[in-house]
Amino acid sequence: MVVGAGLGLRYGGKTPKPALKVTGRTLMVMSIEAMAAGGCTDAVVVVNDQVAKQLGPELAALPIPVKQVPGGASRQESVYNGLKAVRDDERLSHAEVVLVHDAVRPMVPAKVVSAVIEAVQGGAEAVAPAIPVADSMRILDPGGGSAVIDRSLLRAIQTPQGFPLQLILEAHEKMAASGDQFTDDVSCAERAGHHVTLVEGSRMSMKVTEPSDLTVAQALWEVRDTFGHHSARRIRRHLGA
Ligand SMILES: Nc1ccn([C@@H]2O[C@H](COP(=O)(O)OP(=O)(O)OP(=O)(O)O)[C@@H](O)[C@H]2O)c(=O)n1
Ligand SMILES: C[C@](O)(CO)[C@H](O)COP(=O)(O)O
Repeated sequence: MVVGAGLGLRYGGKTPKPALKVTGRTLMVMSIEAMAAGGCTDAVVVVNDQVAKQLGPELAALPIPVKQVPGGASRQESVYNGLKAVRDDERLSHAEVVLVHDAVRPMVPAKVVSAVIEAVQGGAEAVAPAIPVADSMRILDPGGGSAVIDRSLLRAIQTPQGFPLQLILEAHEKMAASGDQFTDDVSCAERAGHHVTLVEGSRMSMKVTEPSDLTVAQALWEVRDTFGHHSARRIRRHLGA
């Protein structure tokens, strides 16, 4: 599932973030291709009307089947909408593993996607890619001060996050009933009582949040081979297309 129904307020501008381009291809299409390159067989794309209007024709020409679902007011609500659509789809409801990915992390390497899938297939309940933080870290206190924290214990969490379908569906049902809100899906699963497993993420999986991120993404894309990144050609070969 690729979620792309956000408003992109921190980015600003008229073009919705999933329709922005890195070297000529939209973030949404790159994200779906990245999932396919890592082993996903179907895509559920969660979008708002504006994104659907702009990306409709592109979504019809992808290497894996794509189902479009309307988004919600928060990321969590958008993911829940996507999961309900999977539950209600005769074919997709048989899926064993579901990955939830941000459309705005278009350059995630295939090896990260497949590591998440393999961890779930190996029995993990809730899986997220993670990377160490590079800056020194301090935590703010209510008095206006701050204190150092040991950054070796911290990880920045990325997507795609992977789960057995039934587990994450039930976790989101519980969060919707309780009103608990989280910024990612492993946290929903954890609140529902499940164990979170971290696998190695990648700096290529950066999130396009603010305008300068797109400049960085362009630059990183140019040197993607040095990260062992997939190519569109390899995806087509892999799928026999
Ligand atoms: N209601 C929402 C909010 C977010 N997302 C998606 O969740 C991912 C991560 O969100 P991010 O892009 O950081 O947030 P936005 O809500 O789009 O941006 P902002 O917070 O700046 O408005 C994005 O692919 C975004 O489209 C979504 O599907 N539905
Ligand atoms: C899901 C996520 O990308 C993991 O790092 C992140 O939590 C999304 O944050 P946002 O601020 O809601 O976009």
